[in-house]
Amino acid sequence: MQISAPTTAHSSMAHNRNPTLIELKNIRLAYSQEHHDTPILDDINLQLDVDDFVCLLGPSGCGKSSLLNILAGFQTPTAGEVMIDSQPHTGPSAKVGVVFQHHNLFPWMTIAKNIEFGLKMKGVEKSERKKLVSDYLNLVGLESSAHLLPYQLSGGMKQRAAIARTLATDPQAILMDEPFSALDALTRENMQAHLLELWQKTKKCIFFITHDVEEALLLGRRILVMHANPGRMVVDLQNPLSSYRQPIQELKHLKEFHDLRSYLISAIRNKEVNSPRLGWSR
Ligand SMILES: Nc1ncnc2c1ncn2[C@@H]1O[C@H](COP(=O)(O)OP(=O)(O)OP(=O)(O)O)[C@@H](O)[C@H]1O
Repeated sequence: MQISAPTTAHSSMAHNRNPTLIELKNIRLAYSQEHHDTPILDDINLQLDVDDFVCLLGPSGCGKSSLLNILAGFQTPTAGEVMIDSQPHTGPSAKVGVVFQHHNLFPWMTIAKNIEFGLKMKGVEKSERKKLVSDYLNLVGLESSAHLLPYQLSGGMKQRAAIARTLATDPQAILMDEPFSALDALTRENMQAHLLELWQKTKKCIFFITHDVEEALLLGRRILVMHANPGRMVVDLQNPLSSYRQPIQELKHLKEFHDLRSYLISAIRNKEVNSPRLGWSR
């Protein structure tokens, strides 16, 4: 079945690309199960720009987290290679920060100490650490919570602290695996606006996994869709809504938002997606 693109959408091939930060070349991943290899990812090729904000959608089990683990250097692909800044990326490195669905803050450390921890590991000197902790607490609006322990914070505040901890170590790319999915609807909306603001200030490359098509449309400059068995990219869409100036929650009222939402839902559900105007398909 073929899915036609909304008329307002346009291909990522058409926009002016900034320099590439991350390149995935012919990535394959298979797991050995019961004496045979199960292919999980099949020939993934992808380039992420230095300031990309990419949202990845796809059905459960299609391999999104596996791909993120490869990007993070936590998982070695069966074939293919990952390049960051034109260098082979073969293990975890300070170039890439990761924010998970659950914040992973150290429960016995204050928020300030949690943010400072990664800087200490990096060997940043004490006075510089203090300044950076203060800067990043400010950036995520947690300056008055510096002395609190994680259990004393709301879910949204904990995720903001986790984001500050990742940003403070100054990675070139931030990988986020459903970071807001455990939050209530209102906190999630606030976090989406906050993350977009952070991205506009820092222009870091963000790779963001979500199950929520609306979240992808509100945040992503670029939206990818994967299919399963084996996991592969079927849509690479330059999100036209990302050039709009109004607050993101207002985008939900636009007809274009609804057209794109329908398109992406169909693209996730259907096996065949073929629209030359929406990037590549296979
Ligand atoms: N360590 C492992 N050994 C064997 N199979 C695995 C392993 N990790 C993941 N898988 C399988 O790989 C496939 C992709 O899993 P992955 O978690 O990457 O998918 P996902 O798209 O992130 O799913 P979800 O959206 O539900 O989080 C699944 O079929 C999963 O069962």
